[in-house]
Parts: sequence; C-alpha cells; structure tokens
Amino acid sequence: MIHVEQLTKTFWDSKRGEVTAVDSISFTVQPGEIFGLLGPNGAGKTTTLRILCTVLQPTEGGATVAGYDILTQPGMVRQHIGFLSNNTGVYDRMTALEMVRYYGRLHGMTEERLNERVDSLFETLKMNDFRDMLGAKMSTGMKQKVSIARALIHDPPVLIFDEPTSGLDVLVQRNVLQSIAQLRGQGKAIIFSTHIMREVEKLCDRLAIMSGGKILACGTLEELRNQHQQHDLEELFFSLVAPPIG
Ligand SMILES: Nc1ncnc2c1ncn2[C@@H]1O[C@H](COP(=O)(O)OP(=O)(O)OP(=O)(O)O)[C@@H](O)[C@H]1O
Repeated sequence: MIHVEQLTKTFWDSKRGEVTAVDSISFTVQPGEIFGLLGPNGAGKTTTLRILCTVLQPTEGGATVAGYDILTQPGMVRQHIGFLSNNTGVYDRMTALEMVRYYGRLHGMTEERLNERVDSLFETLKMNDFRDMLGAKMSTGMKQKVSIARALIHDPPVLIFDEPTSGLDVLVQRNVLQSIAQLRGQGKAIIFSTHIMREVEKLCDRLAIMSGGKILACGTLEELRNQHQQHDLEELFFSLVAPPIG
C-alpha cells in the first residue's frame, strides 16, 4: 500500500550548508498495519511524511502510495491519503460541521456521500455535541477531533499521522490512539510518527527507528528486541540513536 524506495531529501541551509534530512530510506506499509516512525527531533520524520503527502519533492528515490507514484501522480496520491499533524489548523470562524464538509467538498465528494460520512464520523468520534460550535470556542481536544474527521472524510485507504498526540492531555491522547487503532481494524495502511516510545509499544505493528535521516533499525518490536538483544525499547532506542562513547 505504501512503498518507499531509497528516498533522499537534502535542503540548503544558509547556516549549516547542505542538510541531508532524509538519507536513502526504504520501507513498506501494508493495509491493516500501523507502521511507527520513531526518532528524536530532527531525525527526518516530518520531511519523510511531507514527501509522501506530495507537499515536498524528494531529491532522489521515490515512493508509491495506494499504487500511485508521488512524483508523476501527486493528485491521485492526495485523493488516497489522509494527513494529520499536531498543528490542527482549525479555522476560528467555521463550525466543526462546516469545516469537515468543506474538506469533503474539496475532495469532490457528492452531497449524499458527504452526508453519510459526516454522520458516521461525528458519531464514532463523538463530535455531535459540538458540531455547530465555532473553531474559536473549541478546546484543543475538540480541535484535534475536527482535524481527524477532516483527514478521514474522503475515507482514504492510507493515513499519515505526524505526532498526532503532542500537546494533548492524557484523556484526549488516549482517545486519539484508540481512534487510530480502530482505523487499523478497518484495513487502513497507517504511518504514525512519534518520539514517544510508549505509543509505539502500544500501537505499532512494525516500526523504523530513525536518526540523522537514516533508518537505523526496522521490524516488529519483537524482531528488533531479538536482533539487538535488548528487551527494553527505551534502552534499544538509546543504544542505536546515542551509542555510548568509547
Ligand atoms: N525547509 C528546510 N530547510 C532546511 N532544513 C530543513 C528544512 N526542513 C527540515 N530541515 C532539517 O531537516 C532535518 C530533519 O527535520 P524533520 O523536521 O524532518 O525532523 P523530525 O524528525 O520531524 O523532527 P521533529 O520531531 O523535531 O519534528 C533537520 O535537521 C531540519 O532542521
């Protein structure tokens, strides 16, 4: 469902010179699978996800999403992908319902299909209590639900979550993680980027540990534990990302 092949992205930075944000990474994600990208700040997670969403172009390598090529079929990729970050971008002057419907129309959905999807999403995400509330009056948790509904309105087979729980309180975090787990049950292919190990342990079927633009390890948690002879994910992570000096 998602195939990433030797993807590389370099940026030119006036202070640092050439920065290799993503360095020849490859991985695949199957339907019904949550694939975790775990890495510290600056590891290259967001850059990778932005390339998959066709917001950025890779310097080298490529990827297909739901069978469509990110370079030659970016419009089709966007139609088959839902993207959620922690930056909710909810408009102050639109209600929850207006915002979600607006995104559905951007995806070219018919009114009938849109009504169906809105009803089902507002029900499952428990959004009916604030469907007519303006963005300006919503709590952070409400805004995050609107963002989730907006990302899911066109029922895409591929979902990309970039640190979706950062800045949320524990209750809302739990809610968001439960919603993501439900989506796996519906057969979606999901990429979930985070630097929170507990979330990876709870949610992800497979993971890649990223640092300095590279994938340092990739597999199920069990495979990584066996390969690196380290049961504790936190210890495993530190041994890869910040190995002891000397
Ligand atoms: N537009 C840009 N111009 C220059 N450098 C960039 C640009 N975007 C990202 N970078 C650099 O690329 C590297 C990877 O950044 P990226 O945002 O992908 O990491 P990340 O793993 O998502 O980190 P975080 O958890 O902090 O969001 C960093 O060194 C960052 O400074």
